[in-house]
Amino acid sequence: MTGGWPDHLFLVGCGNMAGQMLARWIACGLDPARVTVLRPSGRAVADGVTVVADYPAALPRGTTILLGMKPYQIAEVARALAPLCTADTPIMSILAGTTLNELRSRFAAATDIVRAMPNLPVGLGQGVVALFTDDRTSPAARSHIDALIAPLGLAEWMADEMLFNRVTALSGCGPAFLFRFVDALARAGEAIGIPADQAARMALATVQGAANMAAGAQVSPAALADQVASPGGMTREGLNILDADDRLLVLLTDTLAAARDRGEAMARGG
Ligand SMILES: NC(=O)C1=CN([C@@H]2O[C@H](COP(=O)(O)OP(=O)(O)OC[C@H]3O[C@@H](n4cnc5c(N)ncnc54)[C@H](O)[C@@H]3O)[C@@H](O)[C@H]2O)C=CC1
Ligand SMILES: O=C(O)[C@@H]1CCC=N1
Repeated sequence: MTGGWPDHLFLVGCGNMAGQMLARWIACGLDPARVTVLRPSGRAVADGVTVVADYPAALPRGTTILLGMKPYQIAEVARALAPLCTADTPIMSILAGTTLNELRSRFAAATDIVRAMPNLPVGLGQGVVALFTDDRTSPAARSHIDALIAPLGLAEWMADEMLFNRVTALSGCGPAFLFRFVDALARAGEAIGIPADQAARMALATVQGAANMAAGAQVSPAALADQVASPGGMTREGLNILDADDRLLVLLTDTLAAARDRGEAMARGG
């Protein structure tokens, strides 16, 4: 490791998610010459990054692996990659619903294996990354992963792997739920008569400003909502709709539970 970066980073898959991570690392100083991406298309990733369409005969000394392909590809990938791994090859997996036990059984020679669950805003350094490992992973490897994740945003180690599908539902999938919310806010504005393009711009700017304000506030988002709502005013009438029978809370709880359950089914091989 040099300056917090691995001597070499080997990415298996570099699509939407791993691509955002890599873009942020390079923006923060990772030398692209230290990066190899394996992707079947062989398509270029970024200036200076080596792209290969097949596995090399060996990995350079000091390689950290990032598993960034789709979860169902783990068997095929492990068959080719596991023989290249040694006890000194840290592996970080972002595969949803793929347990640490499964990773350990597929990469038996590796000692340091960490599950990470990022979300797309890591590309801006404003992401959330949940992390989990077990006692076999060394403290030095944990520190190495901490240093690698730090430029991506908020990092949270989970005490129990049981939580992993739950936090994946909240923060891993969360950007999609928020994008839906922004879209619905804009379309609701349009439905009450605001021109569509203005509704879209104003919905997005409102969500952005409100999120930034909540992030810097001394009080909770729930208290901030009450600050917007003047007694007897317009906001209270709107909140009464969202709050009736805990409508929004129930909707979001059902949403997260469905995503969590899918992660658990994937972990069972579904
Ligand atoms: N998209 C998201 O917001 C998040 C995704 N993830 C996880 O990230 C992983 C990738 O998801 P996305 O980036 O969304 O998918 P994607 O489809 O954009 O990227 C998949 C990548 O895998 C590569 N690939 C395809 N076949 C391969 C093979 N046989 N061997 C090696 N690489 C292969 C593709 O070239 C592509 O670069 C998944 O495991 C997912 O659970 C985790 C958190 C958030
Ligand atoms: O949809 C998925 O399975 C992945 C996990 C979190 C976001 N995308």
